[in-house]
Amino acid sequence: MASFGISGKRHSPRISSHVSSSPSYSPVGFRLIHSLSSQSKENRDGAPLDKRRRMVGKEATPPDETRARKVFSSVNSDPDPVVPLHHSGIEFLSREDVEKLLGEEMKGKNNSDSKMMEYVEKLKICIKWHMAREDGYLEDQKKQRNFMEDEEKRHNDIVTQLRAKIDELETMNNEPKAENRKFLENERDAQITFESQEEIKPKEVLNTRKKKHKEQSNEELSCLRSELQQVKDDCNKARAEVQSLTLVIAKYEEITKTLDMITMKTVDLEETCAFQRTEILSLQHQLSAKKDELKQADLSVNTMTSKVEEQKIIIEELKNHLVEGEKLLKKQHNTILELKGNIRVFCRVRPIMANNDSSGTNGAVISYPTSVESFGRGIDLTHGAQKHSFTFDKVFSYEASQEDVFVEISQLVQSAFDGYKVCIFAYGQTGSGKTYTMMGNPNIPEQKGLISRSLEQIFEASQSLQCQGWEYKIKASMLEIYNETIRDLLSPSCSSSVEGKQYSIKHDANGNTVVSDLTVVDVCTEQAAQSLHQAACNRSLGKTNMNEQSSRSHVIFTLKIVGTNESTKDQVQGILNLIDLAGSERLAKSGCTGDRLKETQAINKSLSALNDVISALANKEDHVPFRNSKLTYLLQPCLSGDSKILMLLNISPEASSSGESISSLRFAARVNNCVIGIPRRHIQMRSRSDSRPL
Ligand SMILES: Nc1ncnc2c1ncn2[C@@H]1O[C@H](COP(=O)(O)OP(=O)(O)OP(=O)(O)O)[C@@H](O)[C@H]1O
Repeated sequence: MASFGISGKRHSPRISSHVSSSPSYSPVGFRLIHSLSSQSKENRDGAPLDKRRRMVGKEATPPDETRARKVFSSVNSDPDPVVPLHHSGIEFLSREDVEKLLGEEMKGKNNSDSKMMEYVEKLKICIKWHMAREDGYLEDQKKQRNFMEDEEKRHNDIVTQLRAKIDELETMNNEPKAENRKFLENERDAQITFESQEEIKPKEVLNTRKKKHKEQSNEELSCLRSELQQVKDDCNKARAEVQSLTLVIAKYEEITKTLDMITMKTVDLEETCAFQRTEILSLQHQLSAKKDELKQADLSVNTMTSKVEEQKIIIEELKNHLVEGEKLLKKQHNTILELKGNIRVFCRVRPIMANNDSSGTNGAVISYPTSVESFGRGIDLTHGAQKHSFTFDKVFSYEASQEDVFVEISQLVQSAFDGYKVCIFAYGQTGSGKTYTMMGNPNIPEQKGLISRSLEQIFEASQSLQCQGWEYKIKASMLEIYNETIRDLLSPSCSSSVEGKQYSIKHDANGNTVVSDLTVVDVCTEQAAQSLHQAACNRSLGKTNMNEQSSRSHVIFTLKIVGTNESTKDQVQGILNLIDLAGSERLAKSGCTGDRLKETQAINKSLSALNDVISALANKEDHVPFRNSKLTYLLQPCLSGDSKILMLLNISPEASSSGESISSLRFAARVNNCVIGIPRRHIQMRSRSDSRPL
């Protein structure tokens, strides 16, 4: 009977009574704490459960009594004491604090704020959801606990009833024996009395009495057994119920664990929420600081913008002044040229070549005066222990690059583009750098000569004026005068050495030179310039003592530039002659014989003719001997007319060439003093017929 009671630990009501139904809140956000360790009031009051059970057993509640379900008084309805904690200045003492926080509204100004607020709102909803769930769990828990308590009570009642029944049965079981014993004793006593006092009764009566009594006892015993069986069945039933309740408790424990996890997550979320709230605050501070900065920047930008606008207006005015100034400068420049005469002379000294040994030549014979009036324009040549000083429009030392030279000459190229006749010729002894200056090396950009650079400038200028309605046609021809014979360097037959074609030179009424049958090509692109340079390679070359590849002819490259403006009906015609003269050379020094000697004599003759023409012009003689050579005859319109002329005197710096150099310098000085007409710009209305030949 001892194992009949509810003695398993898991079934102890103590377990269920330990689960507190009341959450308590901690201040980091809020935290629900399930007080699994709290004691029931009974336990606190010092009444152990076993004792209670015994007390209930003593009350012996009848088994058929209605199972009244009462709330266990052991449920701890008071929350555990809450210890207030502080976080970010926020205090949570109760669930009301949390609900108050959830009820708070946040305000935001910009996009990132609204995102954060949206996030906070979501967190709040999440917390509310957890709280609602928790309430549900607590309600369930409470119901479970009540149920458990009822069950426990019912079991106690059953146990009490069973015990009472067992006691009763035991009592009943013992009663017949005592009765029988008493009866037998009585019977024995009666028999002794009977035998001793009266006559002995018959034996059958005694046996009948014994049999009757035994039947009565057996009947009562079987009745008791069936009652006992009934109690055992009840007990089994109660055990099954206890088992199912155990399962319910296990389930409840699982739910409690899940609830704990959710609570922890809630705590985490609350912490994140608090952290992000702090972040939002700091971001809001930063934002307002940045806004202030932006305002300041806007102000300064506005100030700067207005200043820039002012500057732009000033710049625009200055630009206009500049354009006006440039125009004035051009005008003054032309006026000066006109006053000076239209011949200008530049002098260029080439560097000492590596193969020229000047060690035995007393060193440098060329020097440059540094005085203010001669700086960049003067050149001193020491010849025969005597220093000869010359001044020209410009003097380039051996350090001057092709670019430096072209910068000074580009104005004249521009003049040709603007409608002037321009003639630039390189003069100097053989090997002094005339071809280098004029042709250069077109394959190396910094060594490109005047012809390539002039073409580039004219192409650029024509393109830049396209937007103003100007359209330019550029035509080129190239010839050489070799041994007083003209060769067409652009003719396809030139390179195939078909000789014998005769070219005649004529001058028309407009002062233009016409060479019969000369090939004229349209120069449209810069690539065309390359082919012109190729044509230059067709010129006659030969080796002299002074130059490995001496040009044995005068080469005249002519560009005719015709610009037409459809809107203004204006037309300009400019001519640019770029002439690379053959090198002057003393016959004795050249060491030439045979054909070379003939070449040199012809060169010298034509150069001498040029010298004579210049002298005549300088002396303002009535007769100028232009017809004495093909060169002077060809250049007649340039030398006597309205052209702008530039003589580029090339000088060899070696002492061994000083004799040639002084002759060249003297000739250049004479040219510099010439006054030949006044340059005139050739501009006309397009409607007028333009019959000017090249
Ligand atoms: N300014 C310079 N810088 C570098 N090299 C130069 C310069 N001037 C001329 N030379 C070089 O000097 C040599 C002679 O020059 P170039 O052929 O141009 O002389 P030239 O006066 O045309 O002679 P020629 O009358 O005999 O034809 C060439 O090798 C050329 O490259």
